[in-house]
Amino acid sequence: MTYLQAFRKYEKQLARPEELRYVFRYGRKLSYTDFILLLNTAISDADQAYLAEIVDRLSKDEPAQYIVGETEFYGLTLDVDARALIPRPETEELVALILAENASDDLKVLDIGTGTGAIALSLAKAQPTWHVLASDISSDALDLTQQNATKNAIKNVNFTLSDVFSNISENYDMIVSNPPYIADFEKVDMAKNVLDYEPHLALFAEDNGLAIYQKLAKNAVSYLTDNGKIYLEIGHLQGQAVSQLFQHHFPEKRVRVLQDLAGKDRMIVID
Ligand SMILES: C[S@@+](CC[C@H](N)C(=O)[O-])C[C@H]1O[C@@H](n2cnc3c(N)ncnc32)[C@H](O)[C@@H]1O
Repeated sequence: MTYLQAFRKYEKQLARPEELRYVFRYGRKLSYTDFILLLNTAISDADQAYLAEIVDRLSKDEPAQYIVGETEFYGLTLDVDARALIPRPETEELVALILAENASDDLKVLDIGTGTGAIALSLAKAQPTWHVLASDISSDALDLTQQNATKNAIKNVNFTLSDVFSNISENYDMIVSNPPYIADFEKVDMAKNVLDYEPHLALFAEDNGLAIYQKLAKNAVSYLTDNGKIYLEIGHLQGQAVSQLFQHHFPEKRVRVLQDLAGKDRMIVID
């Protein structure tokens, strides 16, 4: 049997067949050209066993990125596993927005709920003179953030275990957060590969998904410099609720709701 025949056979069994070639190629570290050259050759016993293992895991709805163990985010390669949320493309849009709007080379930035470190590390990498503090309530997630900082040789970042602001003591020019924002009642509509594998601490928040925004809005003033800014990712139906919340606590500041590439409300800036 050739590789192509094996892929075709297995792909029929999968709900998201395109993930099989992605995981195989990544796992075997094959360039696209090497992969194409392989397709019409006879599959080795080792690769047949490897494909069967991948198919087994994908059919149990395990996310492709967890099987691979890595994902790409804003030019970084990040380790990903069950300790943290798989960073999403929408969050890259938040990073791009922050970098486009903040040219200063001397900023202190706090990332609350850092997970893999996606936001903190991509900002620190793009702006090596910024000082970034990556914080999370989960020590497992924070271990992964540190692992990713080492993996990407990023030095201008520190780490702290903190429940929102509980362990934060300094003032920051920028507070960034992509907190858990899904309400419990939304569970019924969620894909199994998210619900069964990604940490619920990273996904769900009380008060219709608004609980962490409420803590941020109420307390951020004590941790921001005078002209400090807040950048948030939000659920696409939360634009009005979250913007009103922050406008209430920051009556002097401008609150903007911005859309992602799909045209959905996705980011809020308080500046
Ligand atoms: C949606 S994930 C975002 C992860 C990462 N920032 C990203 O954008 O890919 C939310 C993160 O917030 C953390 N978290 C949940 N509750 C928290 C809290 N009360 N204080 C700080 N972090 C919290 C979770 O552990 C998780 O890593």
